Amino acid sequence: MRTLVLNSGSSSVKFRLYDGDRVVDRGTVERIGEPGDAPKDHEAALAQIMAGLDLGGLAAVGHRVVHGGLRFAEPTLINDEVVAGIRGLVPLAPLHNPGNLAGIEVARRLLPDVPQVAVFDTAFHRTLPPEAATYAIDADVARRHNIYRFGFHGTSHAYVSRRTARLLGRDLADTNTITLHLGNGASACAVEGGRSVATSMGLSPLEGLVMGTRSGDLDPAIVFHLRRTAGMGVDEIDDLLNQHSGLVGLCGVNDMREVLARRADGDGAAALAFAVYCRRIRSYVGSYYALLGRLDAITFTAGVGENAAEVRAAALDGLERLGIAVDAGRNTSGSGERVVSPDGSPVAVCVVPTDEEGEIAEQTRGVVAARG
Ligand SMILES: Nc1ncnc2c1ncn2[C@@H]1O[C@H](COP(=O)(O)OP(=O)(O)O)[C@@H](O)[C@H]1O
Ligand SMILES: CC(=O)OP(=O)(O)O
Ligand SMILES: [Mg+2]
Repeated sequence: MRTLVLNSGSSSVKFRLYDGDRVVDRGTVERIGEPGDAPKDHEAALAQIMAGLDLGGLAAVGHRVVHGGLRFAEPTLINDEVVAGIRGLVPLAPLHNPGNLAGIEVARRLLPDVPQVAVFDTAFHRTLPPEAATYAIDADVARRHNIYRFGFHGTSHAYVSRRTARLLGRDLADTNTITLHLGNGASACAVEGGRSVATSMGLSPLEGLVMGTRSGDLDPAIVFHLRRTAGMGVDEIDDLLNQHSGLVGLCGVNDMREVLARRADGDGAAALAFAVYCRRIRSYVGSYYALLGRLDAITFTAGVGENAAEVRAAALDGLERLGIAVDAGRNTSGSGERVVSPDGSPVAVCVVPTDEEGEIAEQTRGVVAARG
């Protein structure tokens, strides 16, 4: 069975074509909308991708969809009504759901007879207990406007926590892990026996860790202050916090490779950005350790988590008293799924490359098979 997976991000589209569970074609179109040779929008990027693919015998298309709201808790066969539901969630994921929708629309137009499935970032976090999903604001306002913690990167946190238990030879049901998905967007998740019980992104993918262009946690009064004192409009503040904050806001670049290079060259702004980024991770690790009560593993994943040994070392430095240590030699060598803590550490520190597309392909095949 051949399955196409589309992961339309805020500024890129990743695709993979599978034959069964084997990858037969893959690629990424980046810098969508930026000046130069890049496609002008997601539609153009997708048209370019589809034109280059051999789509003969395609049995299904799986789409990553970032926000599923309260409604979508499972991988869902796409029809007009589902598309309308995803469109209704655009205000809560303005950087993501529009690109996801563009992917769905282009694929449905070009492949009208092929079933399409949406796999939601929020789905894995539907197990959050009420005290984790609830914001301490007026309960009626929250209910009327669907203001809850939804959480994102769920496909990645689910996959990585499962692989971590396997890597350690443990039963998933008896493993407590903190997963750190550090990509362009970044989030932490406390996984107790395979279930998400805490996660750092909230109503939208803006909350929590410091990201490439997003601020993560901040005092909400900053928003009122910018509105009243700096005279900024709401859309302007939204743009500031989503696109011009985080690493890029602090030191002018959003790519961690460039931040590390500048820091090594003595750039003070890059050093501060790195310190703020790592400190935030560390404070979530401490918080989630306390929430879980017992911690078996901490796992780093995605572009930064998989590749930036300096981030792993700095975020967990000096935590031996908590049973957490990173072995310098292991941390700076090796590839693929691996343990980077010393032998016998009470908490294993792991690196596990994520595979959102592989997970989406599997769930898509499941939905299509169940449909008969
Ligand atoms: N070798 C590396 N060292 C440090 N950071 C890296 C490295 N390779 C990739 N990255 C970081 O990973 C980020 C992209 O991560 P990725 O998981 O691909 O993000 P997304 O899926 O959100 O686009 C880049 O912005 C870059 O900062
Ligand atoms: C939800 C989210 O932030 O996704 P990404 O990391 O792909 O931007
Ligand atoms: Mg990603």
